[in-house]
Amino acid sequence: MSEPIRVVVTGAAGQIAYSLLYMIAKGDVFGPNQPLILHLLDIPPMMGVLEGVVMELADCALPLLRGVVPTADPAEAFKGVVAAFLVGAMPRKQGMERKDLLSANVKIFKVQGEALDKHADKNVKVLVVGNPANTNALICSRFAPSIPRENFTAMTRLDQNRAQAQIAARVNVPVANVNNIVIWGNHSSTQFPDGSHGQVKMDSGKTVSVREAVGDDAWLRSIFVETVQKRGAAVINARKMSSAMSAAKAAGDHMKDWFHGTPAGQFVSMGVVSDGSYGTPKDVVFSFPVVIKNKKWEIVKNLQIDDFGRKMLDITGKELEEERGEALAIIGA
Ligand SMILES: NC(=O)c1ccc[n+]([C@@H]2O[C@H](COP(=O)([O-])OP(=O)(O)OC[C@H]3O[C@@H](n4cnc5c(N)ncnc54)[C@H](O)[C@@H]3O)[C@@H](O)[C@H]2O)c1
Ligand SMILES: O=C(O)C[C@H](O)C(=O)O
Repeated sequence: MSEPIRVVVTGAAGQIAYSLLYMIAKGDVFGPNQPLILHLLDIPPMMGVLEGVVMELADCALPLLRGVVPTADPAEAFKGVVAAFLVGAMPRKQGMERKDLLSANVKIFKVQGEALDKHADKNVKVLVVGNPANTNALICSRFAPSIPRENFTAMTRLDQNRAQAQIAARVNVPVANVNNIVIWGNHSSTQFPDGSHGQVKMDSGKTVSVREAVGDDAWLRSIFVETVQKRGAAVINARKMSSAMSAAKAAGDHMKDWFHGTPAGQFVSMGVVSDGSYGTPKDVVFSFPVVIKNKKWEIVKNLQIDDFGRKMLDITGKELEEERGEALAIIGA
C-alpha cells in the first residue's frame, strides 16, 4: 500500500458531498490500494452538520480512510492536498440560470484560488463543481499563479454521462456501450452535446457510429441536445433541489480518469482553459474532448465540425466570454 494522499472536498456538509465523500473514501476514485486523508471544508455555521458527516464517515469503517480533517479554515483545508473537489457554492433554484449564481459564488473561488496557491501541493488537480463551474474555475486559476493552469478544470462530466444515457436509452443498449460523446463549451444551457463523433457497441457486438445507430440526425440535433442542455433544470423542477447523486458520480468519474487515464481510443469531456482549439475563445474554461495519460490531459484534435456544430460552439464560447467579463467585474479585477 502506498502512503496516504490528502484530498479536499469543499461544501463538505452539502448534498453533493454527502454522496461524493463515500465514493472517494471507499476507493472508487483513487483506487483500492490508495489510502487517503480527507480534508472537509465548509463555512462556520455548517460545522455542526459537518460533525455529523465526520461521525458517519467513521461509522462506515472504511479501510482506506486514514484521517479526516473537518475545518472552516481554507488554509488548513488546502494544506498539502493533491486533489481538490471544489463543490462548496450556492446551488440554483427553479427558474434560475447557472450564471445567475455568479455574484454569490465567484468570490468563493477567488479566496480558494489564493488558498490553493499558498497551501496546496503544486501538482494539485482541481475540479470545480460549484456553479457556474467553468467561470469559477477560470477565476480560481487566476488567483493561484504558482499552480499550472492546466491543473484547473470544470465539471462537464455530468453532461457527458447524461448524453450517454440518452443515447443508450434511444438505441436500447447498456450505457457502457456508448462512447466518445462530446460536451463542448459551458456547463449551461448553451452547451453543445455532440453525438456526431460517438460510437455505439450494438448487441450484435458490432461497433457503429452514433449517427448510424440512432438513424435520425434531426433527433440528434434537437431533442437530444435540448434534453441534455436542460437536464439540470428538469431535475431541479422534480426534486426541488439540484442534482446530487449524479453530480457526485460525475465528479468521481472526472477525477478518476484524471489520475488513472482514459482507455485507448476513448475520450472524455472536461472544462479546461482554452488554447483557442476549434476556433474557440482563448482564456475561458471551455469543455473539450480530452485524452488523459500520466495525469495530463490533451485536447483531441482534428474532429470535423460541420456548420451546425460551428454555430453551437460560437454561441457557447460567446456566453463564456460574457461570464468572464461579469466575473472580473464582480471581483474588481
Ligand atoms: N458542474 C456540475 O455539473 C454541477 C452539478 C450539480 C451541482 N453543481 C453545483 O454544485 C454546488 C453545490 O451543490 P450542492 O447541491 O452540494 O449544494 P448544497 O447547498 O447542498 O451544499 C453546498 C455546501 O457548500 C457550502 N459552502 C458555501 N460556501 C462555502 C465556502 N466558501 N467554502 C466552503 N463551503 C461552502 C455550504 O455551506 C453547503 O454546505 C452548487 O453550486 C451547484 O449548482 C454543479
Ligand atoms: O442545474 C443545476 O443547477 C445543477 C447542476 O449544474 C446540474 O447540471 O444538475
